[in-house]
Amino acid sequence: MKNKPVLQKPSQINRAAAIKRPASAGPTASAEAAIGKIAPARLAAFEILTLVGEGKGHSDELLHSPRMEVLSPEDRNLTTALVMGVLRWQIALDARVRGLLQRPEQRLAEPVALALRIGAFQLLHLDRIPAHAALGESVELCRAAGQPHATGMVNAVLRKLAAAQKPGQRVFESVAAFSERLGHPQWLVERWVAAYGREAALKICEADQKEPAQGSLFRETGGDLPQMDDGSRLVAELAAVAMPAAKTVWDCCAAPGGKTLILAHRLASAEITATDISAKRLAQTEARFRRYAYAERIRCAIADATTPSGDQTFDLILCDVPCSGTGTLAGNPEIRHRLKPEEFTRQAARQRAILSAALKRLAPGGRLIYSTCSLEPEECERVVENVIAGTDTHQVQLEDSLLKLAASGTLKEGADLTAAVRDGCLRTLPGLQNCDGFFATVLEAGK
Ligand SMILES: C[S@@+](CC[C@H](N)C(=O)[O-])C[C@H]1O[C@@H](n2cnc3c(N)ncnc32)[C@H](O)[C@@H]1O
Repeated sequence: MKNKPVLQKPSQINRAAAIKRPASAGPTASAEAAIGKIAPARLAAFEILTLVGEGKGHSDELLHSPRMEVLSPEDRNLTTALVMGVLRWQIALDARVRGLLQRPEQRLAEPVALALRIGAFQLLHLDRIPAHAALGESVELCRAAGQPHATGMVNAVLRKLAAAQKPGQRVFESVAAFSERLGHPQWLVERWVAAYGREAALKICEADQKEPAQGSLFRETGGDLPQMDDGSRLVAELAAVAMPAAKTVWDCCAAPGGKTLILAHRLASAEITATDISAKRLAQTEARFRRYAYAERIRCAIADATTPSGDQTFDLILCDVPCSGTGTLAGNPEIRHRLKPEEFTRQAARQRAILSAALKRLAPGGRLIYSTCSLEPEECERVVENVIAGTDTHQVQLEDSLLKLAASGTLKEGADLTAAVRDGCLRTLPGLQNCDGFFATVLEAGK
């Protein structure tokens, strides 16, 4: 923490992006001096969180952008911990801070709220950061951002927080209380309580506040298999086992390509077509594929899955549709802050369009896997029910496929997915299964 602050060099301070000073903020000297007192990791975290808050980037991209290259490995680690931690705990941190304000209803300027969040997160969640560093540098962040008038308040609030007792034992906690304690919007958690019950919703929230789960489901990992979440891999393994003799396969929403790689690895004699609507994401996917010899059989093309060109049909289609991503909040903490309840209706309309168009390309007797990383029934079961109603496509129960994965040794011995099957579909829940929340179902076309 005592390293010379790399971002202090004027050429490397992205003031336009983060340390914005309103014209009314007075002479620049105190802001310049404040920047010099802030450790590079905190300055970088402040900058990245500002951009995320303004909707100008995703945490994952920004944490892997060139701005991070000027930092030492230790500073990069601390920056990542601060960014991901603040995004995961923002709702709970804001609630704690609000309770310590003289006027809890007052609206804080965004840079002030952010300096408070960064300080509060370190005080409450990072054991190895001395309180004086967390507190003092939050005050300097506030000053550096052109908010010198708020430094006294930031100092006072964080002092009170540092001195506060830890919350007492909980006898019973309402959904509202655990949503706030675990940094989730209450409206979202209430949806999960309705769909999966209170205990499951609590476990999901707890899992979302930790680093993404390390894989524990599969016997074979690493080597020439892609790195991916176990839930995501399980969907691809289920797709492969659903039609092992498939000669033609279409992955219609393929980027970043993790599931396509599993399909190519498992279906050694299939011709695989991977398409995506995003040219940028597909280019990154193709670059990824070049690292795997068995991916040579994958043909990539940009295509909108709602209006695919040509008239080719496929034995097997993977329809891993774009979705709200509510099953992936551990790795994508900011989703919870951006999401609005009306989003699910918009997502479901797009998902129905993709699934209907993809089903038209299924060969007679062919199989299609529809999957999402959403926990919301509107994007999962409801989409499938709606699209296949009145057609000769039917759902295939997943239990047999799971047994095949166990019998072939793909799953680790003892891996128990009994609780991850609901009504014949896969439904993993963070905290209940050791992976992200995925939904998947197998559909079979009439013959
Ligand atoms: C959930 S991601 C797919 C993840 C991928 N299957 C994997 O496992 O790595 C959804 C993808 O769908 C793409 N997409 C969104 N709308 C699309 C459309 N209309 N047609 C094709 N792809 C689309 C997005 O660009 C995104 O890459």
